Amino acid sequence: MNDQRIKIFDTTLRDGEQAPGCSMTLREKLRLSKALSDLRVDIIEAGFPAASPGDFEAVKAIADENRGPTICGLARCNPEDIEKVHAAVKGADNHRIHVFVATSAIHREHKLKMAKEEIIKTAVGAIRHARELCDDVEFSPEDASRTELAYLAEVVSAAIEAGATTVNIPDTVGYTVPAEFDKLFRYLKKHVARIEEITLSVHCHNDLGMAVANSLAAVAAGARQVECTINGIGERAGNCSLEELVMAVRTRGDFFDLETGIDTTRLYPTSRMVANITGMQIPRNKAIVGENAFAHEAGIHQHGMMQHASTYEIMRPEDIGISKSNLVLGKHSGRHAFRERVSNLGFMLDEFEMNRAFQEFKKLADKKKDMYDGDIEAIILNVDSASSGPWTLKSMEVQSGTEQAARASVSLLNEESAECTVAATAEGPMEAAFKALGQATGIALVLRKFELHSATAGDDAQGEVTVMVDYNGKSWRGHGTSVDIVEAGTRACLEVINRILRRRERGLDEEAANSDINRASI
Ligand SMILES: CC(=O)SCCNC(=O)CCNC(=O)[C@H](O)C(C)(C)COP(=O)(O)OP(=O)(O)OC[C@H]1O[C@@H](n2cnc3c(N)ncnc32)[C@H](O)[C@@H]1OP(=O)(O)O
Ligand SMILES: CC(C)C(=O)C(=O)O
Ligand SMILES: [Mg+2]
Repeated sequence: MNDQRIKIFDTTLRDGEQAPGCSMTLREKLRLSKALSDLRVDIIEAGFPAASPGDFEAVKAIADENRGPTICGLARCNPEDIEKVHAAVKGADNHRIHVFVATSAIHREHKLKMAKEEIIKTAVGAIRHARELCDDVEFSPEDASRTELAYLAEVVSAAIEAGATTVNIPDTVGYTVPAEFDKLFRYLKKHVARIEEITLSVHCHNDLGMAVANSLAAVAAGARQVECTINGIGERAGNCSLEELVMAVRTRGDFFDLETGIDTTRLYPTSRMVANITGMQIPRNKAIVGENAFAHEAGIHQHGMMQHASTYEIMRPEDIGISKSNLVLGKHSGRHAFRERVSNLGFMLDEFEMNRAFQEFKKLADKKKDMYDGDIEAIILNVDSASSGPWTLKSMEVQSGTEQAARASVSLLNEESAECTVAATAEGPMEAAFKALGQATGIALVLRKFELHSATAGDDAQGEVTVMVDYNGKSWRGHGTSVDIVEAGTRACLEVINRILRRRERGLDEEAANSDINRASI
């Protein structure tokens, strides 16, 4: 491997899983390990086999699938843990045993109650034992960043002498800062004999929000393996985020002059998978993979973006696996973006109509947080978006239970106030309601995505449902609100049906797809 290549050591399945609320089942771990292989990480730390029989089984199953990356397991410095790791990972062609022991004064005195010499002896014994079982052995002096520098160098030298092939320097409690970490790595490189014979690694936590910055400082000072997790999940505030680290190295290639082997187009789908499995939602403003990372609402930015994306984006969304940037219309948007959206929706307005529509749009945007294509269409067509027909929902009834198919009966009123009631059955109540709507209106939508947000708090909270549906090969997004989520979903679908029918009535291209639907799915 050339000296410019950084190995990506993914520990989502070990350190990531250690975070409260992030436990994964064996099936989930297997699914994720496949995604990590597709992402082309170099090493997967699959778990801590001594933690539980389930963790042992998961590490073994991942190793036995043997998909390409090196499979690693973590062990304390004792023979039982080490042998368990070996038994779990040995099925993989490339496998690694990772042993650790804390070295800082705080951990030595308060946790382990061991003297400095005892720690070195324990580490050396464990590394030698692991090397008898495996050629690839990593050693981590836990809490390295709070360890006395000279003593840390002594520990690292002893680890190399004992046979460690990778030495990892953890900032276990996210305490260090970039300039200090840079010094630490340069100190080790200067004072540890034979350090150039091993891979020097870094493992940072995010307690002060500097995990990525500290990892990059270590890389700039000579580390060639970075330990990180998808979405930065991990103990407390998390670990160094894999997607941020990888994209920083790639985007600032001019500065770092380094590379990783990651297929960056798999970053977004893998991030979604981790959020989905763990239930740890990604904040909207999260770097690289957050919903706003490639979204622009401000008119000046949108105007710049429409002429050249590089004005306000330093990465291409396609390189991360996101289909395209998102120009979100809102109260900060300007005429350029509005005109483009109107045209994408298939409308041709003269200057007078455009001015009227834009003024109406600004007035509505002042009152409404999210502006959707349905709102813009309603402004252009001069109708009230919430209640515009041709169909309105008069009432609905739903029956469902664990032992029976669900049944939904939907009563709609058309513009002449004639009533149409249709009932349908399906596995779930939502599906039954969609079926009934399709039969009543003649527009059968295919549901792709159903998102529920609580719009208000309390026992009578309003549920706001957003549906993404397909019709005639195009995608549409609709919204509905109610205290009953099935009713909210039905209203969301009816909104789309009404838009399709209104466009049809006015001879507009009903196939113009919603332009705000552009995210890649898993
Ligand atoms: C910074 C990190 O992320 S370190 C990794 C953290 N990960 C985990 O802890 C994985 C999940 N852990 C577990 O399932 C359990 O803690 C187990 C199975 C590993 C151990 O459980 P128990 O035997 O009940 O011990 P417990 O967790 O209460 O205490 C830790 C013990 O390990 C010892 N220990 C801690 N680190 C090390 C080490 N690196 N090498 C050897 N012993 C260690 C402690 O001194 C303590 O020993 P004691 O039982 O003799 O007092
Ligand atoms: C086990 C080590 C590498 C660790 O997770 C830490 O110190 O944070
Ligand atoms: Mg850690």
